[in-house]
Amino acid sequence: MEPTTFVLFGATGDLAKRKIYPALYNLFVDGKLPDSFSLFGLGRREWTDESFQANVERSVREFSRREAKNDGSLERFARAFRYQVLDIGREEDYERLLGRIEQRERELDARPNRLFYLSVGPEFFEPIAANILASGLGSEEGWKRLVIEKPFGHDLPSARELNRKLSQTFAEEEIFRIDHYLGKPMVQKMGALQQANPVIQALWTNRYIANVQITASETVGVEERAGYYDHVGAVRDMFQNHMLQLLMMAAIHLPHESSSEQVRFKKQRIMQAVAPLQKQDVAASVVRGQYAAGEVSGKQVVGYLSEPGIAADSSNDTFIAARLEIDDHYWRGVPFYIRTGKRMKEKSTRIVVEFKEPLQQPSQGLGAPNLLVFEIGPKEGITLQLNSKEGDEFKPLHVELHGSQDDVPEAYENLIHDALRGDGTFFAHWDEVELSWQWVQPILDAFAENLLPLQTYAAGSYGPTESDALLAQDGYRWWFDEELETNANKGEQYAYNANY
Ligand SMILES: NC(=O)C1=CN([C@@H]2O[C@H](COP(=O)(O)OP(=O)(O)OC[C@H]3O[C@@H](n4cnc5c(N)ncnc54)[C@H](OP(=O)(O)O)[C@@H]3O)[C@@H](O)[C@H]2O)C=CC1
Ligand SMILES: O=C1O[C@H](COP(=O)(O)O)[C@@H](O)[C@H](O)[C@H]1O
Repeated sequence: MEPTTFVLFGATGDLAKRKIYPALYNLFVDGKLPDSFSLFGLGRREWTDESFQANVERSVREFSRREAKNDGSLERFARAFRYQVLDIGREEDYERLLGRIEQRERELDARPNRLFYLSVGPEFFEPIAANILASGLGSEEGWKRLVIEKPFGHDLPSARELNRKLSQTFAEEEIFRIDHYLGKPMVQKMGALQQANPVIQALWTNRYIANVQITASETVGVEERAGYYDHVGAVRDMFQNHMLQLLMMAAIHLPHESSSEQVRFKKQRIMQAVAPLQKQDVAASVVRGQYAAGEVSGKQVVGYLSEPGIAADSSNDTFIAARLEIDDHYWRGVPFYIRTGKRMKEKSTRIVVEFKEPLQQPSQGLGAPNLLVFEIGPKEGITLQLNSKEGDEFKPLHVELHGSQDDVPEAYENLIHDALRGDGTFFAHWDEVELSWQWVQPILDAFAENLLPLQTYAAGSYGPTESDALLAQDGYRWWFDEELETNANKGEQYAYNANY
């Protein structure tokens, strides 16, 4: 990997502490950082290089998936870190930063390749990009890259405006928009599983697949993020980005050899083919909900409206479910159901592919449908539900594939490593982001105009029962963790480990 200077805005913040430093440390342990690597942390706090390094070490000890060894490696890792006080709006701070970076690059005899990571609020993206340009921080002699966190806009017009401004400083191939769901190892494998396995490839069409169910349920509530969450809700926080990215990755068909551009093109084609919604039709395809008090994992929890910092009359959504159709020759007629919510019964991100009934046979008595389940988190694995016979009765049998759960890299490790290598495959490209907002915009409009009732659901449930109707109208139902486990627990389970 080429020498890199990692310039981190928001180095004193929560994301840096919990995700970025631990990810960088694990890359360091795996030998996946460039040989010549320096990091400049930026923030308004009056930290020094030494106090910054101590903070980085603390965050690795607290949050790294791997325990930091007492062999000096953590200290060696932290030695590459420098800190500089910088106020985002103060031009002279960028000039001082440039001086320090150039000096460090000279010491290391390193080309000026600079990766700017914006771990700050979205209101700062544009002024930072403009100051990078004005100060000359993006040197002509090396490459420059911009890594940005979500949210990318608040709606379609604001996302377009943000993109217009960023593209005055950075070209599209220099912008790496993080969607951490694309960094999850199982999501990264989905395209390859379909691409490299004729058995999956052959089945991946409307000929055999009845419906696809994509769920990201969480047990946590709004936590300490009321100020942010009460303005965005589940639709902007999860649906427009993570859930639609999962849809694209589930529906993708990749050629044998596929470049980052092809992945991007295929995803764009999928989003273009998603049948658009009109705002007056939203109520037929979308369910929105808000959690009430209830019991989660054996503990009583308050309802959303009683959470600290939430407006007492808030009509914000903490749950959203939708029915979509991809109108192309692979998927025409196959409904995709998506749901995500907070304070639900379990923490689970999964894609369930339900196959059609056996050909030329009546369904009665033939057991359950075949299901292919991609478990994305918190545990990852793949389960295939088949039917077998016990005596006279057909019974489901689960074939489970799961690698070691202990050494799975975190999403941020994969994504930061890709950004350092300049590989944009698993980042959200502008076309996808724009098309996602375009699809979601009528939903936002329908919410704003009260065209869709806000349902309530008890914390600890599977969300509002109204979301069942989205599937029932097509003759289907959600597949629940409990059921899959119950079947497996009956003893008809073959499990073996596979290092896929
Ligand atoms: N935390 C998380 O889990 C996630 C966060 N994100 C996104 O990541 C970004 C950062 O989030 P998070 O770390 O939680 O936020 P925090 O509020 O914890 O940190 C914000 C950072 O921004 C810096 N900052 C704020 N104003 C200025 C300024 N005027 N000049 C210089 N630095 C400034 C702060 O530094 P200082 O106080 O020293 O000035 C601090 O380091 C946001 O866009 C968020 O949406 C995305 C996914 C998850
Ligand atoms: O981006 C976000 O994701 C988390 C859920 O992520 P996961 O990796 O734990 O599934 C969600 O809690 C948060 O509200 C959202 O901003």
